[in-house]
Amino acid sequence: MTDAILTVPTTTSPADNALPEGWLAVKSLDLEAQGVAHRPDGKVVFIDGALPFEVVSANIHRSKSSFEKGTLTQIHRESSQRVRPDCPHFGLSPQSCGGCKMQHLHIGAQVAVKQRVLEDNLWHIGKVKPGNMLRPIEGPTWGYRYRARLSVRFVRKKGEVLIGFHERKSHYVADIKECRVLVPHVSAMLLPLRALIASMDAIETLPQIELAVGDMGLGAAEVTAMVLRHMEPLSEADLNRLRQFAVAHPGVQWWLQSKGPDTVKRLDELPGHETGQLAYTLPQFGITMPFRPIDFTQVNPHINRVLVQKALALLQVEKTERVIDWFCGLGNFTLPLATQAREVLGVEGAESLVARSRENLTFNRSQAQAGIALAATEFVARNLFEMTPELLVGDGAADKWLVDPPREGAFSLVQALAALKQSPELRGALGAGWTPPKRIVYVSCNPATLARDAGVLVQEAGYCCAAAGVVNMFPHTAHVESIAVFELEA
Ligand SMILES: C[S@@+](CC[C@H](N)C(=O)[O-])C[C@H]1O[C@@H](n2cnc3c(N)ncnc32)[C@H](O)[C@@H]1O
Ligand code: SF4
Repeated sequence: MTDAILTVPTTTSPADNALPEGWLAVKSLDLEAQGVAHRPDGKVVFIDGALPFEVVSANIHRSKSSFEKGTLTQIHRESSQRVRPDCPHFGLSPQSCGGCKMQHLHIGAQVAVKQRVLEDNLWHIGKVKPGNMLRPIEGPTWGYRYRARLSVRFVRKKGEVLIGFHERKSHYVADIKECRVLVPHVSAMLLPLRALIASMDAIETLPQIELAVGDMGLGAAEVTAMVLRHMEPLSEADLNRLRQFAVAHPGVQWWLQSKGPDTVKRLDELPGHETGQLAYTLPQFGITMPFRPIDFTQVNPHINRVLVQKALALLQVEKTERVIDWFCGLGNFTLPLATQAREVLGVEGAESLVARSRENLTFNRSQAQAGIALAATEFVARNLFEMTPELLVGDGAADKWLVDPPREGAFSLVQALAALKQSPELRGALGAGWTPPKRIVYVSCNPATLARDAGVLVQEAGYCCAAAGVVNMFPHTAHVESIAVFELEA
């Protein structure tokens, strides 16, 4: 927080029209963590740094006919939910780190804001009201990020290398020396990484490090894979600097990326300092998932374990049932589903992930613990943004669906389902035996597209939204992850 903020807690709540000139009563928080207030004439004011129930003054830097934007300068009445940010790089100045938006708000209130956003989106976009709000899925609030894409920049004027997220108000790299949301051992590596890059011949042509940490390396303790993007070939001296860094930081393995994702390849390791295979585990299902560092995996493995368990519990899979896992990635839900269902189909757009999911199925079959058997499981590659009723029938009827799309949602999938549900003629023409799933669990990283798709399921496809809730996958950020359950109405 900036020193400019004067905090004068009060216990009474002055009526808005009795506020002194220029003071603003904050009513709510938007997803960018801007407090939302109204001028006496109704004009909306978005205030960076202000919290609901606070009365504040703001420095307005943008004024349009219908809204204004500003930054908090004084707090006249403070919210009881305001907390001291943990990270020294969080703040209101334009140079602060832009990675977190809500560190000044109590974690419970952050979850409440996200739940409100979910409910508002479902209602305003989809006209859907869940039968039941699920208890939020929560996990560790710090040190939860097991993967991140860090920008790297040599700032000649400062003679310094910066590694981190973008600044709050620009695309410059923020000058961070630690990060409270990254896994602690990676946060502790930020300064050594800066020194490493500063020592390299290629100092000016290394734009990014993408890192992924396994929660259990196969054959080693904890593997931290770092993918170094390089615009020019690296000198032998630079390759040796990377190898030496890995020796000094056990568990670190380097991968190099010269162009697109297909060019990512592992840098050899020095003899005696080998690391294992990057992997994460889902112990409740006896599943281990090896992965490559730029494969899609959930950033927060603690929450992921709870999420997978919760999603499967909500789906209520039985041993006799066939399940389809749409947007299955490397099989994060598919393989756990295969421990419970009769048959599972995983569908995914990226060929590389389909290949990985098949390898992971084989690997888990070979390693299966006593008492765990994996059902008949298949994976196919398909662009699910171009789903049709014909393709849907071609995939066969399933008792249950798990849907976990990217931010864009699963519009053409739910539209194809609605078209089939509405038209017995179409069903008859395409495949008489096809029936819609009885239950759908939808995991979403964007409440707006979830709400749109929920609208189609409820208004057009004959489902009710039995329950919905938030998953606090990314504490302190504005990101809203959620889960919703749809049941086919009789
Ligand atoms: C939110 S991730 C979920 C992955 C997986 N369920 C998991 O938990 O790891 C969304 C997945 O959708 C895939 N995807 C993105 N666009 C797609 C498309 N047009 N068709 C099919 N899959 C797509 C991505 O490759 C990614 O694996
Ligand atoms: S992303 Fe990390 S460095 Fe940036 S504000 Fe959040 S905790 Fe601090």
